[in-house]
Amino acid sequence: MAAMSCFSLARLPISSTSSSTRNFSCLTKPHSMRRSCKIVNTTEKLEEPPRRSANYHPTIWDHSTIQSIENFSSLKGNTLERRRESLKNEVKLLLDASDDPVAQLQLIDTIQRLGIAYHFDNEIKSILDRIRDCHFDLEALDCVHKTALAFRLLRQHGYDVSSDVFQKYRDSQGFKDSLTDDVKGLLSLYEASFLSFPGEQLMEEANKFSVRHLESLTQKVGLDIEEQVRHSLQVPLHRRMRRLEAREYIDVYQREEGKSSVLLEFAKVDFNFVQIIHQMELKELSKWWISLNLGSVLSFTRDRLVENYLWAIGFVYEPHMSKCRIGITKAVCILSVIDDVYDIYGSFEEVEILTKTIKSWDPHEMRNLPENIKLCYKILYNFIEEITTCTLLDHGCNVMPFLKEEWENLCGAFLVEAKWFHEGYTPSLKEYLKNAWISIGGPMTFVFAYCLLGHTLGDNSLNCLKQGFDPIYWSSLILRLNDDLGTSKVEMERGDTPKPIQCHMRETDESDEVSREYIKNLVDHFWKELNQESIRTHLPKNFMNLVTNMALASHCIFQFGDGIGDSTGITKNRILSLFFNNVPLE
Ligand SMILES: CC(C)=CCC/C(C)=C/CC/C(C)=C/COP(=O)(O)OP(=O)(O)O
Repeated sequence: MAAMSCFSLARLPISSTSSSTRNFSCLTKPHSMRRSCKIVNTTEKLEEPPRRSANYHPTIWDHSTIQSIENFSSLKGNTLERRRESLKNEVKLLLDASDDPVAQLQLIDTIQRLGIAYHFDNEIKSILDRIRDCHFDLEALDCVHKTALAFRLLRQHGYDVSSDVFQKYRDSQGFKDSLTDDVKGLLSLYEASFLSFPGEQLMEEANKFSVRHLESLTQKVGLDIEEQVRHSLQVPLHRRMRRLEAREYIDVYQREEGKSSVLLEFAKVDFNFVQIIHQMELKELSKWWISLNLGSVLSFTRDRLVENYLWAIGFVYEPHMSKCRIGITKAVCILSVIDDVYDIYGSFEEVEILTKTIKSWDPHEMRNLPENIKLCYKILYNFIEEITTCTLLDHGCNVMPFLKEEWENLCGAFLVEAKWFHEGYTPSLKEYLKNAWISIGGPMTFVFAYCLLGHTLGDNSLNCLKQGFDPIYWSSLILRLNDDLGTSKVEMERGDTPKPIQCHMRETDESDEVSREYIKNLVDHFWKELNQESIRTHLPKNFMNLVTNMALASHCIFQFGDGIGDSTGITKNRILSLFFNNVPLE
């Protein structure tokens, strides 16, 4: 066990708002305004600089309502749980029942979409291993739907399948015209094309071909298929947030003619069971959020506990992952608060001091800072202490140096952006991305998640994580660009560091629209890199799933703009359907 003396486990007291803090006014300034303030001397408080505000709307969730959610602590052994166990056994029998590989793949696909695959990890792995070991001949399959389904599922689970399996559906002109009447096949081909690797021309062609024909469907295919096509063209399966997909697919599957009533009932019961666990976690998180005494900070920052919990659900929703989910929600909450200090509230001098404090981890460094910025630091410090203690107790290893290092890197990257803004500097896109994949918080989030995942950790575990960093890099870039595509319009109006669209416009003289398209294409490219790394990586499979999940959660959160900054629209509806409204059982 690491020696306790090598780090301090003392928490910093979080005192209530001082009177000087209450005097801060949050003025909205024109976006051309540059933050400035002078340090009077090293021992006196800084002069009060002009403050900016992002005018974030207050939280739309009421903590007393969250606290009043019925207490389900007696969940174990109740009717819902007993029904869930018995249905689970029935679904296991379904998975064992067939010898037909295509039928098994179809079943796995349905189980995944219904959000219940986590119960059958071992069964799914042995079916897929068997399919691979028997040299299941993908090239002998007789329709593009089956080939594409097998290709997609095998690649998704880390099996290296060649895209040449699609060659048989091509002639000298490209994909055969005869495929255009087969809507199910086109849709499967389209979904499979999102599992491609960099440089796979054939998959690029598959994507263009299927998109072209799905967009211009002329034949009558029925409302449900039309709706599925529309939804897939908006967000392909491989990029959908799993829990949200489960909730939506339960409704779609319910209408399917050949559905299995056992599968359907299990999906519904399991959804409701897991939702109760999520509600209990939200209650715990809400208590934590209130205990932080954030009154003096909420005037400038995002008050988004429940929305940040949605991030965490996108990351990992399985019921046995509570610790990880709760830790990640806290990390994202603290990240947003500190990001808002750097981006909105703090003067450049203040954020320089904050960065120094976070590098030295010496609270005395920040004696000149206003109380509300000090509070943000204390909350971070205490959080790191909390996770360190938890990991020390669970695994006997000291992760504090790793956690601190991630925050030093993160705040270092925030400072680079603040400096660019302060100096009115527009970086090249390359320079921007070199910093921005860190400043989005992906690497920090993963290191925290790794500590909380529940697998065995040793002193060397986090070094291994550093060696296998490629997937984290690509996933963080996807998160970063999706965030910028969703938020940059408002951020630029408010005044912020130039975002990739502006960097590209400046470099190329292209329009906003063309630059936006360019950034979207970059996202597609980064996905191909991530797909390839998921197959090459030596990271544990459950961790690799989280890495992919972060990228796809970002598509959901920023699908219609800044789903967190303004959470009153689609984000609110998603939160209601995932956390507060259960699935009606017949
Ligand atoms: C699935 C999962 C757990 C994901 C967590 C991912 C994560 C680290 C999200 C960051 C969210 C966040 C507060 C970004 C800053 O927003 P911003 O738009 O203000 O960023 P900017 O200031 O850098 O532009």
